[in-house]
Amino acid sequence: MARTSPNIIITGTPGVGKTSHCELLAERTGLKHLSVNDIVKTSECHEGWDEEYQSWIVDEDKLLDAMEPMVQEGGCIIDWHACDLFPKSWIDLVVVLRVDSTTLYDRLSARKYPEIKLQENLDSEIMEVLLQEARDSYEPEIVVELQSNSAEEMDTNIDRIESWLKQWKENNAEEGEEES
Ligand SMILES: Nc1ncnc2c1ncn2[C@@H]1O[C@H](COP(=O)(O)OP(=O)(O)OP(=O)(O)O)[C@@H](O)[C@H]1O
Repeated sequence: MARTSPNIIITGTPGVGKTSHCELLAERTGLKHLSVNDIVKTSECHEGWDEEYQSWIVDEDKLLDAMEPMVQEGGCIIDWHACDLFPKSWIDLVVVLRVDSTTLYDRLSARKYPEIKLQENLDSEIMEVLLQEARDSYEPEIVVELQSNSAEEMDTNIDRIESWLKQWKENNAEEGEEES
């Protein structure tokens, strides 16, 4: 079934601003914010709690089964620090948020992250791990890298995604009309 509204992933290293972007975008557009962390917890898509990393050990198969009915009709903003597990057919746009390492250090320190997790996340951001994962997993034309160091950048990002959404809907309405 063709989607009448797109599915968007907002991804990036923990602390880049995924949740902040998703909440604002959902408020402005009416798209549904799917926090994968919440789904993992509420639908029990995990194999227990990792004490060292202070996070759930995700069961990806269970997670995909839980999410499939949610994304089927489109209109979802998927909020998670990974993107390569989601089937290409689900996704219309992948936004990879980026921040400077000093900004990320400050944000993660403020959250009192365990040292090992803080260092790994900083390394991951510097090495562009999530950006590369997105580029390896999806067509290059649907992957967008956006900076998220300040409130101004976040506003600009939301404006850009809103414009993209409007265009997507226009393009897909035309295709729907041509098909009928
Ligand atoms: N563009 C931004 N400008 C200024 N502060 C920001 C920006 N984006 C996020 N922040 C702040 O950084 C912190 C982390 O943001 P947020 O929780 O949205 O990140 P996240 O990527 O969703 O993290 P996680 O993956 O751990 O859920 C919050 O305190 C938030 O207010």
